[in-house]
Amino acid sequence: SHGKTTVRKFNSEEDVAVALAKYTANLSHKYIKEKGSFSVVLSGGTLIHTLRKLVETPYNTTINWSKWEMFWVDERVVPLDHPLSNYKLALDAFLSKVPIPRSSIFPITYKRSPAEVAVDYEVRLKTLVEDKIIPLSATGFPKFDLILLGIGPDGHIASLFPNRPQRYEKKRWITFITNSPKPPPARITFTFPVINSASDIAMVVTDKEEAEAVAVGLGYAVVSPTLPCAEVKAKNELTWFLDKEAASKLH
Ligand SMILES: O=C(O)[C@H](O)[C@@H](O)[C@H](O)[C@H](O)COP(=O)(O)O
Repeated sequence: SHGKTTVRKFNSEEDVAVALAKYTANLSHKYIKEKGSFSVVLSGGTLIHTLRKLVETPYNTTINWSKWEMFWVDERVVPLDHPLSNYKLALDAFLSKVPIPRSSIFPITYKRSPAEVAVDYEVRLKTLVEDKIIPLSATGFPKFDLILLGIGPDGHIASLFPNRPQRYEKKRWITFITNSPKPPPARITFTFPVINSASDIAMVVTDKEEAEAVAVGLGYAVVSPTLPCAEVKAKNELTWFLDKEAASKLH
């Protein structure tokens, strides 16, 4: 079972950023009121820049950051202080500017072996489920409150690529890739069963390069097999945040 899909089109990336901050703040208030915490799962890429309004007024003071729990939907297999790390990207632009407790931030820690990193992170998540930090969905996968996704020009989301097998993983929570079409080659990623167990998902696209992938994602064009971005579902609501360029093929 999955929730509704909402498509929100904006004139500019700036307008997307304003709307995305308001949407995220609203969900933060909602989940903290409902369950006392707000689990947020970040992508890398331009998404972190598009989240920039969250660290400005009024959100930097109106959001109850102490109740946030931060995760990553994918990570590059590089040290956490490496310029290509999604953790470093989020730390520099976001985490260093808001008072989320360090004990509530769950980086995908680096090891030389991608397979080991994936196993370790899955164990880490299972421990958080046992400790009742993360709830389980009805189908037995960890249930995050909000996942923020970008889309690549090839229609990938997280590190689940169209022409790679990881997109079809149905049992493991976390898997890895060593031949990613998008550099760097070694990455760790949530699998679709985990992504699609999320309550709310934001698909944030502000670039003309992804216009075709967005058209496939929203059913305006068909390719076979379909693209990973077309297979994202949320339990409560999947909201697409698009600027004019990203939405330019929706006709
Ligand atoms: O680790 C990563 O590279 C990201 O998580 C990746 O999935 C990203 O979200 C898309 O590639 C879109 O990236 P852009 O928004 O920068 O185009």
